Amino acid sequence: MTKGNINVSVENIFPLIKKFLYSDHEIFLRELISNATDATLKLKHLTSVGDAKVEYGTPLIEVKVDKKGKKLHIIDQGLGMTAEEVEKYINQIAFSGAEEFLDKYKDSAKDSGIIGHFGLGFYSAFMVAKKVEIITKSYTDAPAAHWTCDGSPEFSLTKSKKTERGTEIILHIADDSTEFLEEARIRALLLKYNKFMPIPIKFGTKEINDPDFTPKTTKDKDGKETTEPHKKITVDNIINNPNPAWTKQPADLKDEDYKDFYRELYPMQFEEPLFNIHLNVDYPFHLTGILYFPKMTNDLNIQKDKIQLYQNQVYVTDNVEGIVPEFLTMLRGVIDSPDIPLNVSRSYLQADGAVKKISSYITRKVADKLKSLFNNNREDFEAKWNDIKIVIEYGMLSEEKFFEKADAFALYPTVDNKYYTYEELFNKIKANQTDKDGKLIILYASNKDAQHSYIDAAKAKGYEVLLLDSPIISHLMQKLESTKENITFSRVDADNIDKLISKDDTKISKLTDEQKTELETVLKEVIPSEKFMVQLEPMDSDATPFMITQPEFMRRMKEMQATGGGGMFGMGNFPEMYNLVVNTNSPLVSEILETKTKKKQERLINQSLDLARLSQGLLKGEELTNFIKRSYEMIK
Ligand SMILES: Nc1ncnc2c1ncn2[C@@H]1O[C@H](COP(=O)(O)OP(=O)(O)OP(=O)(O)O)[C@@H](O)[C@H]1O
Repeated sequence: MTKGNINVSVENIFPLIKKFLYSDHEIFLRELISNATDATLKLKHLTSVGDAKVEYGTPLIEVKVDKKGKKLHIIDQGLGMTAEEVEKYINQIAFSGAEEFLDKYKDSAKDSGIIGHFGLGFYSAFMVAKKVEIITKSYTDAPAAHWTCDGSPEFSLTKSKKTERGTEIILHIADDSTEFLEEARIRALLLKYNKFMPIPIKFGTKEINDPDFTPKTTKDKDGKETTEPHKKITVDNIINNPNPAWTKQPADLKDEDYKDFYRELYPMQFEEPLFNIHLNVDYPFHLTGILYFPKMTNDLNIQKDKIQLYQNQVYVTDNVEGIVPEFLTMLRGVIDSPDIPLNVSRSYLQADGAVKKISSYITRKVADKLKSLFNNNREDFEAKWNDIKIVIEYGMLSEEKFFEKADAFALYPTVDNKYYTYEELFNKIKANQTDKDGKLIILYASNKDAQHSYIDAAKAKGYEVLLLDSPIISHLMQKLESTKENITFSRVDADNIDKLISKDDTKISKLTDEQKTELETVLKEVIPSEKFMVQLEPMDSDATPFMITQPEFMRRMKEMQATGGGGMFGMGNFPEMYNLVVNTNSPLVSEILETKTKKKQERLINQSLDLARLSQGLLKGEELTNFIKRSYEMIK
């Protein structure tokens, strides 16, 4: 028997380990299972190259809870260790590794969520155990060894009778960590961290129907059929899927396999993903993964299931901020890379060269995939547009590279369900929608019903009206206006249509200047000036007499502020202000002017104003009630 001190210089390491990231104690299990996996994979390698003359077989890792004995066992059938190796790897290397790790991060531990994810290794067992035993038998002929340490720097190392190859770690769970003696807790942890690890993990047993047994059906004398119960057998309960889809080649996977894997990842999601992107690079970094585009709502805040980050099939985190470009964090799926440095803080991560490359690779891959989906099946892409546009528009706003690439597949749908790329739209409307100053005016609506009359007026002129309704669209329009030359987006209700796209043909007003001044005075007496700016316009005689518009600039700034960033400071607080466009060529307007009875004139103005408000959805509450009352009186 050997007795000794692990390292006298840091007597206080165990209390430190215990305190270290107290919220992350649970990672001990992942660390120990990772070691067991490594030991098994190392043996696999040694047998495959002929360096270990033993049968590899079909090794398992077993996790056992002994609630009574207050112990947790992790047993592997990997390469094991000799006493000398325990001395070297556990007492020296692992310990100095843990020591170094703690030394480096004890102060900054709380500055980021990611530090606690990796690096503490074997000694993380002491976060939950008051005593740890290692019983290990090397694949070589060396006798088995038994190491015990009670949480002080003292350890003992003796011979053991263990005959099967592999390592058993026994944790004597500390009194403040008894939660780890609950089967349900351990099962949940295994499913969280080890669901896709490459070696099968056994946790208890389960009963299943014996596949070799066919139940017999017999008939009694009355002809009633009875089937005997199915024979049950007990089998190992394997908690993980050692070969998850992302580790396979895309060529070996069918559409259904991707969907099955999505269900495996998100058992609570009942909606199918729209499509997936298989990531697979070897150079200049290693990265595999599958990203899914789920159906998106217009609510940017809803994002329940996140992308999961793995390192060699070991779950690390579902916080991929800094690794995946922000606009893609709305996607779901898995990323697995051994090259992402995880024991560093987030701010460091964002500046890390490898991580930057990973992020731009993912962006490029997503853009390429979208482009090929668009090229290969445009109809299907159009059908999915509404569900994916928010990601694409967000990407165009936040990543310059993506903005450039998206030009080829970003769509601009019209109110009539046609979908144009920017170039197609440009060519389609260039001739008709360029105004007298040579500016191309792109008309859009945000709500087909609410802006119906304005859309109608634009369509009567042969203009195309887009339907742009995502919450960040005002930001995107702003960006497009500054990158594309000489274009302006205008919502159809931003002004009267002849003003929105003003051509050279100036309309002649039926009213003389004198009559106009008189009309203005009459209108201003009735119309509240704090809400409406009266604007006289000579329009077509059959165009609406009264029309309410809201200038594009003001409205857009308010919208941009409401969705964060951009916009002009303070605009959000401006009161709602509308223009009231009065068509001086309308027969009704002439009638208002010619009406001699003051009361009747007032009634006509109010009625027309209310109708204009009604068509903008602005007539509500008491004002709506009064309008209805007045309308009944008029038809009585
Ligand atoms: N189950 C095991 N079977 C065989 N060897 C093991 C086992 N567990 C630990 N070891 C040995 O002990 C060493 C130290 O383990 P530890 O977990 O502290 O560090 P690590 O696995 O090398 O690195 P990491 O910090 O990433 O976990 C391992 O490198 C390995 O040689």
